[in-house]
Amino acid sequence: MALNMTVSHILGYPRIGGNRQLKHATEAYWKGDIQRSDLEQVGRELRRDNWQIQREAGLDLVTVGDFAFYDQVLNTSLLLGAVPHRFAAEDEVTRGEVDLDTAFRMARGRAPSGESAAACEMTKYFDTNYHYLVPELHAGQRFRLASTRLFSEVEEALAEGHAVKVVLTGPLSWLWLGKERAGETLDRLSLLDGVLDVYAEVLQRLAALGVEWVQLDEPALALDLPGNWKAAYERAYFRLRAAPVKLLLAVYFGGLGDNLSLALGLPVDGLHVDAVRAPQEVDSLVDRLLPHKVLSVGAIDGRNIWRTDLVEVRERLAAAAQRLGERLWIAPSCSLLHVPVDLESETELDAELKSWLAFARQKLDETVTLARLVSGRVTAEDERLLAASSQAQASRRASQRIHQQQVAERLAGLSEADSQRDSDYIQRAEIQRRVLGLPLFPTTTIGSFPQTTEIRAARRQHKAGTLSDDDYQARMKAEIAEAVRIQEQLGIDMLVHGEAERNDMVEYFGEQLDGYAFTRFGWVQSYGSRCVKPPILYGDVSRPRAMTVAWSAYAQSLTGAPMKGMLTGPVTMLQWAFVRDDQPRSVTCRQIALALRDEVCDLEQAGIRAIQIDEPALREGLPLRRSEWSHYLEWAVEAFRLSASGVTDATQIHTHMCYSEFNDIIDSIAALDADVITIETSRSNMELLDAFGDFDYPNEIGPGVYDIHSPNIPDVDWMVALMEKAAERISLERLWVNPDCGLKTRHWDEVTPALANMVEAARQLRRRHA
Ligand SMILES: Nc1nc2c(c(=O)[nH]1)N[C@@H](CNc1ccc(C(=O)N[C@@H](CCC(=O)N[C@@H](CCC(=O)N[C@@H](CCC(=O)O)C(=O)O)C(=O)O)C(=O)O)cc1)CN2
Ligand code: MET
Ligand SMILES: [Zn+2]
Repeated sequence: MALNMTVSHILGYPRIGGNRQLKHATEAYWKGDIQRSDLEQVGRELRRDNWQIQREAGLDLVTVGDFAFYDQVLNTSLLLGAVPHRFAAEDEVTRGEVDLDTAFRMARGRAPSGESAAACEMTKYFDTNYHYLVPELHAGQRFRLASTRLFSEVEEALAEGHAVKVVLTGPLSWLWLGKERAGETLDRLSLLDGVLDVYAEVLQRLAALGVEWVQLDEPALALDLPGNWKAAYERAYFRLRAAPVKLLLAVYFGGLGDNLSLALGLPVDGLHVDAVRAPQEVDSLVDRLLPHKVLSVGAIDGRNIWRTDLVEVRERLAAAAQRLGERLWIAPSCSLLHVPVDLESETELDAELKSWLAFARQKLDETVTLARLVSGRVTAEDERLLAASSQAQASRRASQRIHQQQVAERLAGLSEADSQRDSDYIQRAEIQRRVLGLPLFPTTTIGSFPQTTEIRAARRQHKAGTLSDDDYQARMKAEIAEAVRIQEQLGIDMLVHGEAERNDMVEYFGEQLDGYAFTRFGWVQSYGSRCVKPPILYGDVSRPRAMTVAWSAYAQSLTGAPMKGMLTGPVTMLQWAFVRDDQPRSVTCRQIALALRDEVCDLEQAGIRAIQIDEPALREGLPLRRSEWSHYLEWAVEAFRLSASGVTDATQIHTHMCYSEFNDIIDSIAALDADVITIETSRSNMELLDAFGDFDYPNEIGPGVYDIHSPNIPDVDWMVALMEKAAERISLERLWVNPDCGLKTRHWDEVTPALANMVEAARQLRRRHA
């Protein structure tokens, strides 16, 4: 094997800290408990620690620019001066230093200083569960360098003596992720030249600081791009080639596909590709790479937590190493932002399972070792890691705990009838109308009520063993009883128990299903200071016992109104977990569906007449490339139907979706055949319903009339007007009145008046349409 020096680096590291220090500090700052300088200090410490960790792991470059107090796409917007006028006076931007509180107001609508304003929109970053702040664009927009944070961070890192590579969201992906202002049409590419002026200036300044490499993230190159966007890539990168730094163009979350030639032809100094999602492209990239360029191969999975099979990857990369020599770089596939920080914190995870895993910190070691393996400069430590890797693969393959005979048999015995309700919606609806006795414009909510500090503290004490099982149960029951009382008092028609007992809608079920493991500190940033702890789906899934029946039955016992059971659907259970990579996701999804199906049937048996199966991640699971959509949608829809179809016609199945553009998958949403769908629409002003109306969505819909992401109390007239808009498109007997999503992040003093207004709106609608 060649004796070369193979550069190892990462695209980014989790910024939240091993103990979620960033969350605690930012939330304390927002509450006024700590000073701005304290928050900045926490930021500096996190950056310093993360760089130190990278260097100690042996990476050749440390990555600067991946830190953000809220979001890295927002940081790029600040750098470019893309700050809407409602957040800052012109001179704050022209001064070249946007205030941190301005950034927080853009992100959340308010901050310790400055006037509150409607926050920027937030949406999912490609196919991840990470949310970024959508850049607001408008015709004729001017851009100017408006933040110097990046340069100070570079100076911090250089002062620590690190070899620095800077990362920035690339100009075209930034524009791609942006959105024109409501009601405006805009050719986003018309803004490109202005944007590039600022990038050119930024690159100049970085060069002046002594930075050699700048990584420009262009994940948009993993998408189906329109022709004019492809052309714009050439225009942009030919323009940036003049910069006195080396550019590494980073593409991840998928293969280059039909953008491969385009990417290879761009005048940059290096290309990073995702060799986990598109290993098949590496050879042709190696064949065609121009001789002065480096190829950074993303061979360690940045989206999942399985330990890399180093032997296998070394073999796969042997030819590339031979041919490229020092021009081969090794990295994780994407930023490690998407995985938990450190496996070593998981002292309660059993040793076997733990040996199969690698979190961000462990992936650094894997990256460094792999780089040394491919270049043939192996240390004793590398040998140890290589052996451990092989052992982990062998132990996983042979493990008794992954495969369950009964699960396989049950899957094999499924027939088409299992994912089919007994009758069509029209007949079911008639029966359900009789059984449920609901008024026109029935009101309901999406499931969760505020997760108060008291609830979370009780759960923490329960987990720590200082609150007994009985006492914890009693506390949660009291919360449920209170939620029922409040809903009855408000006059809501279909009630929910409020989900007080759930830490998270996915983790809660993961904790109770066989085949899932869960961590104690496996936090991953979801948005801003909010994190999730995705469970680890390592084996065949089955349900040892009922999961929600006791809570729902208790809630139903308190009221004569119908109590809606509440479950997380199979696709979302899959999508928001770290999923096994040893069988197709479709098979795993079907296993989850069967476990949920049993829960649905048990809820029905316990007298629950309506059951909601949430699928907020259905849209997010859609592959980035259109050519793969139909296959995904087929198995995703089938899994949902399998979970829902074990009940009689009289049981009303609800589903809920949020966070998404649904227009292009409306047929599949209809194919779920849920009796009722509640869906996020209020922010888009019911635009979404155009799709449902045109298509003539056949079942019932609750278009969310209350934006739960905002602390504002929606007024009655506003909600009536939204529903009237909906009524123009959907027949009255198929409309429900409900919020956009669950209320867990809100406070009761926001929720009660908002729901009172919502109920009043429904009453007015009934009068108007009597
Ligand atoms: N998995 C998932 N993905 C999703 C969503 C979702 O709901 N779940 N929704 C969207 C994203 N929205 C989100 C909305 C809220 C939070 C959120 O509030 N997260 C909480 C953690 C929620 C949680 O697991 N809470 C635990 C408590 C964990 C905790 O912090 N405990 C503290 C103590 C807390 C206390 O005493 O107050 C500790 O152990 O130190 C519980 O309730 O049991 C946070 O960051 O703070 C996350 C995502 C899309 N993706
Ligand atoms: N039932 C869940 C809730 O109300 C649905 C949330 S969708 C992100 O919180
Ligand atoms: Zn939702």
